[in-house]
Order: sequence, then C-alpha cells, then structure tokens
Amino acid sequence: MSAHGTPIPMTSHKCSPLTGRADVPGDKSISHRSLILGALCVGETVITGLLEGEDVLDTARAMRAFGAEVTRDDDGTWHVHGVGVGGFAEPANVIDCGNSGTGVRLIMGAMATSPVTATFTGDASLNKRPMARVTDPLALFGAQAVGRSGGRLPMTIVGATDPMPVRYEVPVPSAQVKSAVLLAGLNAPGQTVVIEREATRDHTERMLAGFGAEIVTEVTEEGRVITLTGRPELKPQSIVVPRDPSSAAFPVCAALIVPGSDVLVPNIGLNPTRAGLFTTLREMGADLEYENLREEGGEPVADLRARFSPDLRGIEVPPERAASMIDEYPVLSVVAGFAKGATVMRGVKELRVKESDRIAAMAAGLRAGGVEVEDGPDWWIVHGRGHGNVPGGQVCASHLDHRIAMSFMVMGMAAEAPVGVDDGSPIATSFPIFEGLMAGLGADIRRGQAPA
Ligand SMILES: O=C(O)C1=C[C@@H](OP(=O)(O)O)[C@@H](O)[C@H](O)C1
Ligand SMILES: C=C(OP(=O)(O)O)C(=O)O
Repeated sequence: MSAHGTPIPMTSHKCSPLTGRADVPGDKSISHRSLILGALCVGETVITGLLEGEDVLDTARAMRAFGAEVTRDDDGTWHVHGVGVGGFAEPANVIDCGNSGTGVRLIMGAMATSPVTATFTGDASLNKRPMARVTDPLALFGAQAVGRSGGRLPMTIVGATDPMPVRYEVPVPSAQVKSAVLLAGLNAPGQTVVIEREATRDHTERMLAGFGAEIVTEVTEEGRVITLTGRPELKPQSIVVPRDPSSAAFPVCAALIVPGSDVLVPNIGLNPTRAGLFTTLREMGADLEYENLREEGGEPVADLRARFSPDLRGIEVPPERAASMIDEYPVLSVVAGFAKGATVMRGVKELRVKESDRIAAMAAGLRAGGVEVEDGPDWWIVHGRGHGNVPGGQVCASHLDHRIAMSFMVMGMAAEAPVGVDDGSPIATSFPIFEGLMAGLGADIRRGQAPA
C-alpha cells in the first residue's frame, strides 16, 4: 500500500559544490529477495541493512499475508520466521504490491507452485505493467492466472497442486522473470532449468545458493543455463544487505555535473551484472574512482569517489551492457545532456515497460529543459549541450516513477534555471532518504513548484 496518494511537487535549484559522504540505503533487489527467501525457510533469517522503502515494505507485508512472521527491531534489524518451501498459507485478502514490479513478479513465482490462491494488485503504474512475461512460464508449472486484459493486474493466481519442473528460455532480458521461474522451481520436484541469452542481475542465483539450494549456472552457446534442484530444505541466514548501486547513481551523477563537487559514496557493490553505469560514466570522461576496492561476500565492493567532470563527452553505450544498467538510463540521460556530443543508447526497449515509459518520460522533460533528444522503439539519443549550457526551467511529469523524479532533481542541480517535477512522492519507493541525503551534500531541493 504505497503512500504516494498525495502528489508532492518538488523543485531543484542550481546549487553550490556537492561535497561530503553519501551513505545510500540498502539494495532494493537484495532486500526483496532476503524477505522472500527468509519466508521460504523454516527458522529465523536475520536481515540488517534492509532497504526500508515502500516497495520492500510492501513485500514484507505480503510475506506476512502468506504466513511468515516478519518483525523489525528498533535498531532496524529485521527478523523473518519462514514457513518453508511449499508452506505458504492462503492470504486472507488481496496482496497490494504498490509500485513494485520486482515485488509482485517474484512473489507470484514464489507462490505459484503451492496449493494456494492469491489476488495481486498495485498502484496505477504497476497495474499497467505486463505480467504475461511471468504468468506464461508459471503456467508451465501448472499455475493458472486470470487478470485484466493484456495480462495486467489485478490478477489472481491459482497455485499448482501438482507442480511439474520446467525448462524455460527467458524471451526478454529480465531478472524478474528469471527469478520468478527459479522461485517457482523451488517447490517443483526435479530440475528446473532457466536459460537467459543475456546476463541479468544474478542475486537470486547467488542467494539461493547461500540459502543452501542446489543451483548451477553454466555459460554455454545458448547463454547462461541455470539448473535448480527442486524441494530443497532452505537454511535460514544472517544477511547484511549491501548498499544499492542504483541509488548511488544519483549522488554520483550529481557530483559529476555540479562544478566543484567531490563526493564519496562508500560501500557500493560492483557486481558486474549491476555496475554498467559506472563503466559508462568513466568512458564518458567522468572523474569517478573506485577507492578501497575489495571483496565482500564474494562480490567486488568499492567506495566511489565522484568529482566534477568538466570534459564529459557523449559515447555510444554498448547494447550488450543494457541489462547491467537498466535502471540507470534515466539519470545517465541527464549526465548526457551536460556532456559534449551525442550519447547513443540502443537495445533498451525494456525501458518502455518500467514504472513509466522511461524513454518517453525523460525525452519529454529533457526537451522541455532545452536538450535535444531523438527516440525510437528501442533506442534514444541525447544531444549534449556541455556544461553551463543546459537551460532547464521546466516542470516535468514523473508518471509515478521514482527514477524519473530523482533524475530531474539531479538535472536541476546544474541547469541554468530550476527544474521541477509534478510529484516526487514515488521517490519513497526506493530511496526514502533522497532529499535529506542530497541536501546534506549541498543540494537545494524545495518542496513545491518553482514560480513560473
Ligand atoms: O530483479 C530485480 O530485482 C530487478 C530487475 C530489473 O527488472 P527487469 O527484470 O524487468 O529487467 C530492474 O529493472 C528492477 O529494478 C529490479
Ligand atoms: C524498474 C524498477 O523497479 P520495479 O521493476 O521493481 O518496479 C526500478 O526500481 O527502477
């Protein structure tokens, strides 16, 4: 149940240098999975660093509705007493996943091979998003889905009573689809095989292995072939959620475009399936350093140091990198506006089915702020104007999309005139401390619309 019922207009004004340390919240993808996997084992999983954004809180409520006990200590430690694989109870009411595609799709997968029926809904954004990409493979396990036309929420899933394991090649590059199939495979006897042609974030595979499941990934000519043995006894874990690289993107990109800035964003995971933005920014000439590069929990982690970068240049982003930076294109397009030359982004049609059509939303706002953008079905090009040359002065529609709202707030920090959004309330879905954190670095974000 998301709180963004009342729009919160926000305006970002050109600011003095951004300086200091930005402690961004926990990773959203890993937070959802910690709660869901915790609910799928018997015993207590303890989670620290959980992202307490609306999307994840909706998943916590959903896990309670399926019978898990989920509690929070005053110090922010979370405890999940799970019900075990196949142990989900039937929810007494509709499950509201708010704004969260990850939440609803992973939970549908997790319940689809249990003999329970559940009805899912979300906010106006989530209820527009395609769900057939998940219900098609879940049908192969024996689950049935009935939703609105076009495979939209609200939607009821009748879990399979006698689930069959599945071999499924994911037709779109989507970690949510891959994860839904793997979570469903947990309660199917035998081996479930998921094949993905392009690598997407691999948190589900890593965490399933960490919880004791037998899961193997082979890289073959077909792509990544992931084999999961069903009906494992998952073992509860102590999880420390790393900080979210997708949230780190905002202070990092802001520092690159605000003159004089020098910002440290500590402890950011650089899992190659997530770090594409940082590689891209460095190719554009960003002064972005990985300090204290180390390994934590088997993954590369670094403190990111971002400084004002006056000589950013547009580049062609390799399409095969898209999945590793899919949520970062909106803020990249803002940085591209302050670079010299064209930034070309291809192979990104998934951007059109996120919380909003992110190409359309960013293109409209950038054009209104004086930046030329061309776009097609799965590509867009931002024609950068260079530093000190981006007019701004526009109010943009955020379309219930946190990343659109935060991206335009970053644009306003360096544009010549303030940049507004009609509604910043969705920011709370993934980065509830965004305004305070950015203000602490020196940003000037005000609630309310700038005078015309
Ligand atoms: O699995 C996940 O945690 C996510 C996968 C991505 O979605 P898709 O699987 O639709 O690409 C991403 O956009 C989303 O923010 C989080
Ligand atoms: C696409 C996103 O999230 P979700 O699909 O979970 O709504 C996002 O956080 O950018």
